[in-house]
Order: sequence, then structure tokens, then C-alpha cells
Amino acid sequence: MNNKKNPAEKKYTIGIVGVRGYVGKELLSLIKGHPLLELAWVSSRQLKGQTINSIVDGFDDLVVEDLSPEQVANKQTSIVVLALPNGLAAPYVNALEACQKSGVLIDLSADYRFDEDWYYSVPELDNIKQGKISLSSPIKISNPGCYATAMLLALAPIKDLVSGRPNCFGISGYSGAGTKASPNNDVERLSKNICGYALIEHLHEKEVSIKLDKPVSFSPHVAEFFRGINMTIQVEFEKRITARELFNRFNDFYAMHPLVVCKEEIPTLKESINSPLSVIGGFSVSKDGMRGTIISCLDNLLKGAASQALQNINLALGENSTLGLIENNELNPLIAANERLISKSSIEQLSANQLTQ
Ligand SMILES: NC(=O)C1=CN([C@@H]2O[C@H](COP(=O)(O)OP(=O)(O)OC[C@H]3O[C@@H](n4cnc5c(N)ncnc54)[C@H](OP(=O)(O)O)[C@@H]3O)[C@@H](O)[C@H]2O)C=CC1
Ligand SMILES: CC(=O)N[C@@H](CCC(=O)OP(=O)(O)O)C(=O)O
Repeated sequence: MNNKKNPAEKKYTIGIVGVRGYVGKELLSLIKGHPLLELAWVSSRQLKGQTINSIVDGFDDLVVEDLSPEQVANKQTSIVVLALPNGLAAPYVNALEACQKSGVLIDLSADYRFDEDWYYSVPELDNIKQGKISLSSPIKISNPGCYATAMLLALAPIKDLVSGRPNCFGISGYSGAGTKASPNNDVERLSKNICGYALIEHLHEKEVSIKLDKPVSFSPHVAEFFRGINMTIQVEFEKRITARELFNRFNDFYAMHPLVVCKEEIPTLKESINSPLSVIGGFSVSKDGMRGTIISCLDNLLKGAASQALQNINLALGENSTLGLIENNELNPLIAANERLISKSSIEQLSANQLTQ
């Protein structure tokens, strides 16, 4: 079934639980720039009664509510986004399943990432088939974790070449730790500092090992900058490879995916933040051709959370995954200026059209 809507048609309604959070706020900005989404309601306990313009401009006088799971389900919204801390989604999911028979439910937390009833989707890797989702039955999407997205995008293209256990060293901005006070968002502690934590068996180590079907080692760190993840990944290869071959493999793998930029140079954090892009590069190989290092950068709040959620919502609605992201110049003027992205975007648009014809 093709659910595509003409932009002139009525929009899909969308509601957010957890709008006060860092990810909730990013979602608001993205929804504002999306041609098919209409914000219907938002929920936060602390912001209850305030107009949404106090968080992000441009939504008239929509007032923030503090909604129980049952009240959320009674709204009968096309798309419900849960942007709550881990461990809190179940009552909302249960209420929605009991009451709402159609639409899209997307959870940003880690609560359903290992649940086979849910789609787990990095859109460039695990495809919710474009244009194949029926809105007459609910679709449940568990959005991948931020570090996990950075690792998966950098390892999927070379999974068959890698021997042993890739070693992933990640540094995140402190927004990764959410708004609730913790050592990982304590700006005094982080000042002029880099702090390692959960150095073994972090949840995202498990997430990547399962989704990639290959064990990885992951050591997270947090630093004093607000947003962004730099993931440096070292791998050993089954057989000799050159840096050029490695780069070509990534470039070919993501040729149809405008939000993944592959470059030979070493990417830096600033190239990905405030944008829905993942930037992968560095592609360095040892003289014997048996070891390599790659760097994968993204914005934890966007490609690691909110813009990836929007990509998944787009796919569930039968739209091009980049709808409302590439056109949204406010997000990153670099995107508009990047001819390669624009041409990749038209390729993806073409293939999406072919799929839904
Ligand atoms: N930050 C990041 O980089 C990423 C986060 N995620 C995941 O996305 C989700 C949201 O993250 P983030 O925005 O950073 O989190 P925040 O801590 O910034 O925000 C959490 C939101 O949930 C609400 N909330 C907190 N406790 C409760 C509760 N007991 N009942 C109802 N609402 C509650 C808060 O609002 P209020 O207290 O006003 O109700 C707030 O709106 C998390 O699951 C996180 O793991 C995923 C990828 C990246
Ligand atoms: C700096 C920091 O504390 N980061 C968080 C990752 C946030 C996140 O994305 O976690 P989920 O996607 O699994 O919800 C952490 O390491 O737990």
C-alpha cells in the first residue's frame, strides 16, 4: 500500500511525550520544518500549562499538557513519540495498544530495542520497507541509540572484512546524559576534562553486537561540549586491504543515502553537529594492510535520536526517509550547499518513487 500524501492533503497528527527533554526539543524543531506533520499535543510534567512557544518558536499557542498513558491513547493521534528516560515507556505502550488500532508509535529509549515485535531501524541499514506500511494497523519502531548508530554505520559496510572484535572508543557531548542531573552532565566535573564511564558492557556494546551480529568492544567517554559523538573504531582485517579500497567500499555502500557522508579526510565533530548527517572518514590502513582505523561522527540529539526518528517516521508513512530533513536549511546550511548531497537525494527520491509505484 502506498500511503504517500500530497503536501496539500491533510497532515498526519503527531504528539510527543517527554517534550521538555533534549530530544523532545529537537523533535519540535524538526516537526516545524516537516511538510506532512502537524503537532497535535505535547506532554511534560514540569512544563504543564506553558505555551509551546516557550520551548521552540512557531507553534502558535499550543499548551503543554501533563498526560497520563490513558490520556495519550485517547488522543487518537497518527504518530506518538515517546522521548522519556529508559524504563518508562511500557505504560504508554500498553495503553496505546489497548486503545489505538492504527498509526505509528516510536520509542526513543532503549526499552524495546531487543523486542522482536518492534522494528529496530537505522534507516540506511535496516529497512522499514518504503511505502509498505499500512496505517490500518499500528507500527512500533524502536529508535536506535546514539553511540550505537555511530558504530553500526561505521561497521556495517565492512562486517564481512573484519576479523576479531572491533574496538570502538566513543566521546559524547554531555547532552547524551539527558537533563536529569548526573556525573555525566555535571559541567563543573566535565570542565577541561574527559571522563570515561561504563568501560565494559555498556548497553550500546550489547546493542551493536546483537544488531551487527558480531561482537564489538565499546568504551564510552563524556566531555564538556554539549552535543556530538566522535567514535574512533579500530579493526583488524581478514585479508589485506588498502585505504583507497576501504574508502571506496563505504562510498559505494552509502551511495544512495544522502545523510551518510563518507570522506577520505579525518572528520571532526563540528562537521556533523546541528545536522542530521553521519560523517564517516579517516580510513587509515597499516602498512601491512591488515589493520584499519575509521572515525564516525554524528549529532547524538539528531542522527543519534530525533532526526533518525523522523527518518523512521517518514519510512513508516511511505515517504522518502529524508523528507523534511534535507530541505530544512535551518538545520544546517551546509546541507543545502552540498551538491553531492543534493544529487544523492535525487537518486534516493528516484528509487523511493520506483519502490512505491
Ligand atoms: N540525549 C541523547 O543524546 C539521546 C537520548 N536518547 C534517549 O531518548 C530519551 C530522551 O532523552 P533526553 O531527551 O536526553 O532525556 P531528558 O532527560 O532530557 O528528558 C526526559 C523527558 O522525560 C520526561 N520525564 C522524565 N521522567 C519522567 C517520568 N517519570 N514520567 C514522565 N515523564 C518523565 C521529562 O519531562 P518532565 O520531567 O517535565 O515530565 C523530559 O521531558 C531517553 O530514553 C534517552 O535515553 C536516545 C539517543 C540519544
Ligand atoms: C553521555 C551519556 O551518558 N550518554 C548516554 C547515552 C544516551 C543514549 O543515547 O542512550 P540510549 O540511546 O540507550 O537511550 C549513556 O551512555 O547512557
